[in-house]
This record gives sequence, structure tokens and C-alpha cells, in this order.
Amino acid sequence: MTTLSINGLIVNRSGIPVVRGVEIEAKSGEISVLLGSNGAGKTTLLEGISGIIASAAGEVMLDGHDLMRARAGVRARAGLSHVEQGRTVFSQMTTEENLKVALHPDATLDEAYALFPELRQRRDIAAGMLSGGEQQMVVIARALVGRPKVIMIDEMSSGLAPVVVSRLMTAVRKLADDGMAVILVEQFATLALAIGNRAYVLRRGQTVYDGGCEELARDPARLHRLYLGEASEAT
Ligand SMILES: Nc1ncnc2c1ncn2[C@@H]1O[C@H](COP(=O)(O)OP(=O)(O)OP(=O)(O)O)[C@@H](O)[C@H]1O
Repeated sequence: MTTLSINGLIVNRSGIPVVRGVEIEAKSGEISVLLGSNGAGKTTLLEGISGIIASAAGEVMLDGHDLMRARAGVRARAGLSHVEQGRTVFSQMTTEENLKVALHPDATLDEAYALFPELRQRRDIAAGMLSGGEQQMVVIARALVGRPKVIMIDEMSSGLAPVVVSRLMTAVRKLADDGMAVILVEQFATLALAIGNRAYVLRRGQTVYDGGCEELARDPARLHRLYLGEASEAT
């Protein structure tokens, strides 16, 4: 059982606080959905958690270990995986080579192909030749075979057809059902809330909602208000 606890995290960009005291708890078997309008600080929050950028203050605790001062590589080895925006495949390498780069000694490529069977047929194709959806599958599968405890996925759906997005959502749910703690940053709020457990809505770097996904999915007007900031209703 894994627990990632983020407490009072403050992350600056060019000296300006962009993430301002966020609290998040991600647990094995659960998807924590991070929502918020453009510029709310979602990507910066994930970068602060994975250590790509230094945080100014707060705590990043993974199973009781304080990672706040650890570098990104150390956090990754401790079990924090960050699937960044932009489907960063190694385009000259084949699908399988992309997966092998990250393969943990205890993991197998079959785990990747079990999550995305469609990648098996594409194993010898250069990743740069794959469709956007397939490239997104490669980067998620590559994270999986690194055997992380927590997987943080940023904007996996952007620019993809709805049928592909649904396919990816199903796979992400399976990751959590298999025991991973998942943090999902997503623009398609309705789809993300449908597969998620706990939701956080960020506005200007602060949490304005922390609660169940179902509750928020049932109240689209409230979700709209939370995004637009017409009413403050931090819980
Ligand atoms: N490299 C940077 N230097 C300075 N400011 C930045 C930088 N990157 C992002 N910002 C600013 O930080 C704020 C939060 O950006 P961030 O990308 O974290 O938001 P987001 O919620 O992920 O939005 P989006 O959905 O647009 O990616 C924005 O105001 C943005 O302009």
C-alpha cells in the first residue's frame, strides 16, 4: 500500500508562486484527478512533485520518506513516475526499444503489452511513425515497466480522438485497479471524473475543491463555478 502525501507545497516560476500551498494525498488503487483551467498550476504542481523543478516549501512524502530535497532521479527511483505532456517518445527507436529503456529488472515487456495489446503489433515500428494515441500508449507503458508506485500523467488526451481518449482512460483505470497510485491531470473533466476516485480543482495555484469525483460529476454547474472562480468554495 503506497501513500504519496503532498503538504503545503509551494512552487515558483520566475520567482512568482504558481503553486501556493497545495495538499494532495494519492493512494494505491486510486486515481486522483487534478482539474483546473489553463494556467491554474497543474503542470507546475506535477513538476514540483517529481522534482523537475525545485519547490520553495512544503513536503513530498512517499510512504513516510521525505523526498522534498531529493533530485528528480532519486524521486523516480523511489517510485515516482511522471508522464509529461507532449508524448516524449524516442522517435528513432522502435516501440519495443522505447519500452526497454525503462524496463525494471523485475518487470517484463508483457506487462506493457497486457495493458496495451495494440502495441505488440507495433513493436518493431519506429515510435516516431506511430499515431498520437499509440505514442501516448508507449509513454504510459514505458512508465509502467519502470515499476513505479505512483504514476503522474499530464494531459494525455490533448489532440486525440474521443475513441482513443476513452481507450486511454480505461487503461489508466486498470493501472489503479492493479494497485498503482495514479495522479491524472486532465482537460476532459467529465471523462476523468468518471474513472477517478478523488478530485482536486486548482485555481491560481490553490485547491478550491478536494473531494469525491462522483460528487463533482453529479454537479456540472458547481464544476463550472470552480473552474471560473465565480464563487470560492474550498472544502
Ligand atoms: N517556464 C515558466 N516560466 C514562467 N512562468 C511559467 C512557466 N511555465 C508556466 N508558467 C506560468 O505558471 C502558471 C501555471 O502554469 P501551468 O502550466 O503549471 O498551468 P496548468 O494548470 O498546467 O495549465 P495548462 O493546462 O495550460 O498547461 C501560468 O501562469 C504560466 O504562465
